[in-house]
Amino acid sequence: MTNQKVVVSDAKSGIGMTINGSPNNSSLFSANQPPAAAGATIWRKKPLKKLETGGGGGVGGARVVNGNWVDSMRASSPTRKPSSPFSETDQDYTRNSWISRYPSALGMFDQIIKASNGKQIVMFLDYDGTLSPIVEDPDRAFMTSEMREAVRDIAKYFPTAIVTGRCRAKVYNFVRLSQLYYAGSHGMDIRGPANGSKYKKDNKAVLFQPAREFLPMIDEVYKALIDKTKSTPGAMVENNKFCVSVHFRCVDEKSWNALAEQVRSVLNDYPKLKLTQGRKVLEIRPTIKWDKGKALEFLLESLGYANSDEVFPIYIGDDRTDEDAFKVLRDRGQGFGILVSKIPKETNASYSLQEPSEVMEFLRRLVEWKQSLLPAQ
Ligand SMILES: O=P(O)(O)OC[C@H]1O[C@H](O[C@H]2O[C@H](CO)[C@@H](O)[C@H](O)[C@H]2O)[C@H](O)[C@@H](O)[C@@H]1O
Repeated sequence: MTNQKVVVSDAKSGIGMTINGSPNNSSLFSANQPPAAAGATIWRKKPLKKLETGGGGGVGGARVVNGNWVDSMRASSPTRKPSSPFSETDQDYTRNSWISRYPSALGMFDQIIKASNGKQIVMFLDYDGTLSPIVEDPDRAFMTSEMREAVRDIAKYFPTAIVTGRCRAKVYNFVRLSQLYYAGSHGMDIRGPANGSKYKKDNKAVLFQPAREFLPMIDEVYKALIDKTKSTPGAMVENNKFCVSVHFRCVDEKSWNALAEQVRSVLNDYPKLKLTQGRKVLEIRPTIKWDKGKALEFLLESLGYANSDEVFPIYIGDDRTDEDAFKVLRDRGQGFGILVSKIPKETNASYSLQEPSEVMEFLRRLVEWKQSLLPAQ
């Protein structure tokens, strides 16, 4: 994992503007960037803590309704190794039994290929924690050039989509591969390759934004959240266009409840928005029935595989919001999900990988396998 430090503000670009932690600081925005610019992250300076090394122990499913999601976030994304009443042998046992339920996709590579049985593999890739390591500053979650190369190669042989909670434009800036499909804002902003896709049977361009009517409301709630959380050192609010993220990662754990309360108090005025939880982040989004699982189905349909038995989708992701997509694959009995995690978690995925470097290795092996089937040139 790359340890990246939080970067000093880049007010000119409007991305990642640093705001002094003092509640007296009133100058929140750069003059030439409106605060609601999608992709912008607003945060307050605070000494940084050690990064987490993975998620953990949480329940599956993205939605957090009425529950104590601060406790849930603490459990699913521990800052440090939890002190355990169990011995190391017990923990080894837990890890081993989890791995036997969700074996490594690398170890099971041959079986996975066999299961695909000549069908068209379609790749779905989450971004944060899957293609890029988790870092403290969301605006610096870069993928390595080796990973970009691996994704570019995968897209040469299989239809490939990035499915992310991020704003689509922002994730495109990280990935910079024009031949992919991008589903930003948890699938609420889907766009296909500008020049059409070689995998698509018709030539129609794909652009799908099922939550367009919520844009003004999201902008409004983004501004309200910035204002409400400005007294909390380390809190960050990120505008993801059709949803908003409030980051807890750089906030002292003692202030998590207070920050969560601030978020909840803003949300009270917006019954048409709901909260979901990710890795040290609360995500605010429209209550429409749309998620990463629906985005996966939409993309399969637009590729011409709506009711086809000839498709084998593989979805790789690390977060609770990816569970919606894992579940769709389980329910369809097609393809499978791969959870990226070092820590045992309840999941609807079928296999596991520990970290982005293993994801890259898996992608490379798929490419090598596919190339081995092609006639020698
Ligand atoms: O669906 P994803 O691509 O996994 O996006 C989910 C959230 O990812 C980002 O936050 C996460 O990664 C950050 C950078 O490593 C990290 O600082 C943060 O703690 C993680 O939650 C993104 O910034 C959020 O807006 C997305 O909702």
